[in-house]
Amino acid sequence: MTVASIKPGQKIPATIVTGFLGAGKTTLIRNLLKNAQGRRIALIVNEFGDMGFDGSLLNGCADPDCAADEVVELTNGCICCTVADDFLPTMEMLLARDTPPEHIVIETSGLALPQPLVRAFSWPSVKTKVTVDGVVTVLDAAALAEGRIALDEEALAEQRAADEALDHDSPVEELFHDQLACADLVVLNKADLVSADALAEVQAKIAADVRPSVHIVASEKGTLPIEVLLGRESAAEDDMEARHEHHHHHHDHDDDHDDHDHDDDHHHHDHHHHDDFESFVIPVPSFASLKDVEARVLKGMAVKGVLRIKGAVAIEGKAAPAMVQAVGPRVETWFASGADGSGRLVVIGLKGLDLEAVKALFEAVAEAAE
Ligand SMILES: Nc1nc2c(ncn2[C@@H]2O[C@H](COP(=O)(O)OP(=O)(O)OP(=O)(O)O)[C@@H](O)[C@H]2O)c(=O)[nH]1
Repeated sequence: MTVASIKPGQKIPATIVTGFLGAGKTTLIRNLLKNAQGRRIALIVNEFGDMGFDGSLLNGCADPDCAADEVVELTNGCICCTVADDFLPTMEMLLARDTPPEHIVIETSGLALPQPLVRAFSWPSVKTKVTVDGVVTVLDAAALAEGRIALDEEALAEQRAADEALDHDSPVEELFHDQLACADLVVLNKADLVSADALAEVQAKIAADVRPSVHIVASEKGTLPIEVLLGRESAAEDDMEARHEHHHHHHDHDDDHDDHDHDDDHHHHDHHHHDDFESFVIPVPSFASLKDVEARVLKGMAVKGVLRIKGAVAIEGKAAPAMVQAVGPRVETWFASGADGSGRLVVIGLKGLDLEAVKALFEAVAEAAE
């Protein structure tokens, strides 16, 4: 990977991973870094905790699987309370590098309010260079199935008590709702610990708490395809077919669960506890305006099972193609001169997603444009 892979004017995408203590944020990020496929990813963590790092700035990380180019720890406690002192200088430092990262992943402490962090991306020094790719909220299905937010509520209380920088004393429930309200994608993790019925019940409850078009994906150990977690792949969209294969490989990920012959309640169920994924490339006609594309893509994101829509499309009267990136209700478009592969969108989602419904949204464009 070279610096050249970041086109001038192209913003670096940042993914915010939020969720309560023990929900599985670190596990999800580790898995993501392992599958980074050579992408230069910087990781900003709010607390090193169980990742086993020390030092405030490491070049890469001790784990041989860890593909993070840079791991930066924010030391001043709660990320949402120290945005200006800690987070912004860290971002500026990362951006000033000779080889800036291609993607930034930020793991917030379970106690952080994500909204101030999301707002920090509109600071002038950051805004022109970085864009929020998406907010991923990781939830603990096992805890929620028992009517709790975190499995270890005592540890949660301890973390709160120990966090001196925490200058908001909102109740945990409020933090939880804030984390959900911010989510572009919800990962319902630890699905292996609950029955399919309990999982469905939790999912229905959460669905009532998120914004429209925010999808909830069940996972074990946060093993989601990288295409679902991160947008804006540096590689051309053309190799989506190859990527599709990865999705199938994804089904094999949990062979380590095969050896559960113990008669434990949680492992009785033979159905699988994670979602399977697929992706499609759909050719689309040219659009009247960016607004038009955005409106259609937003409708596409509301289709059941659609987790991401991305690609490059043509806008009438414009030489440069418009790039499209959407996750949940977050739809972004921008012009990219020199980009190729215009006129197609990639739809990524849960197996069995209603592709025809998505296609219909874009066929209608052609008629309207006559
Ligand atoms: N059974 C099960 N355990 C999981 C799953 N995902 C994570 N865990 C375990 O849950 C514990 C907490 O996971 P972490 O990834 O450290 O959670 P976290 O959200 O980063 O927690 P903090 O960093 O402490 O806020 C670890 O022991 C993980 O191994 C899962 O899907 N199923």
